[in-house]
Amino acid sequence: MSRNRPRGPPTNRDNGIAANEETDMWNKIIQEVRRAKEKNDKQKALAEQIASLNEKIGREGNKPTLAEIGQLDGWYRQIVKLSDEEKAILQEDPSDVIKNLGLLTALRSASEAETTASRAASLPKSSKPSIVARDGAAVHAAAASNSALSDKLNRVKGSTQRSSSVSSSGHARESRDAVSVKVEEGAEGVKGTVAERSGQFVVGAEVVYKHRNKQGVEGEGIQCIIKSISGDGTKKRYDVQDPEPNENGEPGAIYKSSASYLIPIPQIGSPLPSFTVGKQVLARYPDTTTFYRAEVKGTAKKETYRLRFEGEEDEKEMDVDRRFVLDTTASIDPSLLLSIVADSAIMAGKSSPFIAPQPLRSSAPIDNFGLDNTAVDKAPSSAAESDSHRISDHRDILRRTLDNNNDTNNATTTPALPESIISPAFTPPSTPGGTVIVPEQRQLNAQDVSQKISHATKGPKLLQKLPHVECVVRARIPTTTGAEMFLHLYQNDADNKEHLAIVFGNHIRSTSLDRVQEGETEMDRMIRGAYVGRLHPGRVSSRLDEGTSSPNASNDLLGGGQRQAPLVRIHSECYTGETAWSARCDCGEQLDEAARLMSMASEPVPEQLHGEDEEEVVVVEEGGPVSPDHVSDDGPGGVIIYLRQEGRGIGLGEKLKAYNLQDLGSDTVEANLLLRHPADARSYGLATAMLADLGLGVDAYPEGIRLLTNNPDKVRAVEGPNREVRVKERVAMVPIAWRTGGQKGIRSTEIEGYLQTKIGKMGHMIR
Ligand SMILES: Nc1nc2c(ncn2[C@@H]2O[C@H](COP(=O)(O)OP(=O)(O)OP(=O)(O)O)[C@@H](O)[C@H]2O)c(=O)[nH]1
Repeated sequence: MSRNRPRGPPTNRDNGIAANEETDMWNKIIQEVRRAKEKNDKQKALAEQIASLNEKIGREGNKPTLAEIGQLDGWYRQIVKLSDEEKAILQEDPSDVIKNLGLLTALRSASEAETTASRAASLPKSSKPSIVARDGAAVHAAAASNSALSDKLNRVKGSTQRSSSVSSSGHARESRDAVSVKVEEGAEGVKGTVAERSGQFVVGAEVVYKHRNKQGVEGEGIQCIIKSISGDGTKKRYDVQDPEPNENGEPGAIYKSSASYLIPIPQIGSPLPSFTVGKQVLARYPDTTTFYRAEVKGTAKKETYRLRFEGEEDEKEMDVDRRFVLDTTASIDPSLLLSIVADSAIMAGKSSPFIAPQPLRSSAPIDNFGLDNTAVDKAPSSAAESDSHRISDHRDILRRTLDNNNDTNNATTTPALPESIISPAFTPPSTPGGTVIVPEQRQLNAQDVSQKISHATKGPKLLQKLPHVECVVRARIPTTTGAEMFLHLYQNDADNKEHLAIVFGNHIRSTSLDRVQEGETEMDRMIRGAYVGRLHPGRVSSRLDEGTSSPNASNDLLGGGQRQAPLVRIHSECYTGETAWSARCDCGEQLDEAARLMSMASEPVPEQLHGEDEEEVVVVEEGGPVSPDHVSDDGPGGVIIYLRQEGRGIGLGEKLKAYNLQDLGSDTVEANLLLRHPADARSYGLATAMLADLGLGVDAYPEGIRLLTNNPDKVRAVEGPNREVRVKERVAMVPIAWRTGGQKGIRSTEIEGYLQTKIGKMGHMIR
């Protein structure tokens, strides 16, 4: 069916300049061929002379004279020289006839294809306006730009690639230095690239081949089929073919394209995206192979959308097969994205050094939860199956959460803690054999429970051995809040980063730091921080602080084990959240809050955050300065293990890329996966080793620590491969905004998504 849409003028690039340049090129080739022929003729003449001389010598008894030999030698030399010269004309720059003939062939092909395209563009839609190339590279229907031939020649000549090009008649052309029509490197669009990574661009797949230059062509792109794929990485190129024969009945044009110019068309039978009324889409105009922008007006039938195409004269609405209605903003099949997420999550799980998330009730004894029973043999029968459950569960949770948020009509600020997030509906029971903690009002049905068990008990992959760590220097840091801490800098044999331990209180000391080093003086020890008490001008002994009555405390780290268990936080570096004021995450707030809790006097800490009742949250003064009066040497102290694992281990640069992907619509997990990183690339063996060095391992401190975290992975992982550290209790870190109903703390739309993803996809328990 045709539409009467005004069209731009045909894109006829065959202007006079181009034609002249082609003619010039041809004339030059002819001249060079003539020169080559002259050389060749001379060789023939010499060959005849040689032949006649040889005959004469034969007639005279095959005894050539010295003069005859010399003559032959000279002629042969001339032939070799002429032959070299002929070869150079034919095969070498500047006259390289063979190459220039190839160039001319490619250009003629381009001209012909473009002429056809121009003709096609002037036809009504119903005449399959499909033979228009607008990507940078073209083979069969190359040269889709409007540039003059000279530009094209430059590009063609500038190419160093060899390739097998396709001639105008569609035959593959193989030759020495086969001409490659240079592929212009457009920026790899995220969408096409995403589809590419998701494996949608395979030979035979249907795609929309987007016009690069919309001038003079119809619509946004045309339907094509991927015929072949070449190159790798960003050099990957697709030969896509218009499935419709051209008006002469010849096979449809082939275009070379990068992923950025392709949009996948869902396969028959695959899940299709759903669009709401008003949504802008890209859709195939009925009875054509051209895709246009359109607006969804409704669902006519189950298998079609009712659309109004952009620019339609009488506001006519048309029914279009759902398969040919595509999202203008996302060119990836959502079901495929989920499957990549699932696959990658499995991959991430495999490479993870810790066990799968375990639900641990905050501020409750860890032993209640049967961590000791966690066993590899409890792993689900199918990791893929369990992950797929998890993905669908998470989608539900997120949907419910978003619904809740929508209800509050408060999209820009951090709302009060939504019910579905406080205690996620997907929270699985604890490790088999342990106590099942399911609040009554959120009881899961049996099927849910079995699903949760299966995905929550993926086998642990713990490190075989802890890395070796050594505290090389320590220094006292008075902080802006008035509290003091000791910053410990560690080296290790696993990486070359300087991981840190921020120690609050005087009782926690590093064994490796305190160890006496050969030949060191007291001054050396004080300079590297291996002293007790405080330094002051004139102090001479590292072991005895004249200002205090306490001798070396290194063997009495926790005051005889009578104190409350120290608080520990394993914190991953976050430049953006801790230094650059980012409201995308809660890392800065968590660091501050951990320091605040650890620098408080020895009151029981968990109750400052939570009542005895699991459901009750006690709001306390948040983030206020800790007065020096509150800094107590007698408190349990605490340690923040500060690991240089920027961006969950992927580094700052990659995290910034992930942020951009997030702004383009991915969540934090998807963004990591799209960048080919695991959802979480961290491990915690260094933290375990550092804690052991600080006297918080089971050997020195069997009572165990209290771990400030919402991440259940950390709880088990930090205990180490052989339970070198014991986590007695998990203390949750509830975002301040949630605790204060949005009065304090971080407020941003980004942090909402960040927290939802942590809960929904990473199994964090923010309570
Ligand atoms: N890749 C990536 N990393 C992020 C992002 N936002 C924050 N991070 C990093 O995440 C790390 C903090 O980890 P989280 O997952 O927030 O929390 P956690 O440490 O697992 O758990 P808690 O102990 O409960 O805080 C830091 O290294 C941050 O730099 C993001 O969008 N993408």
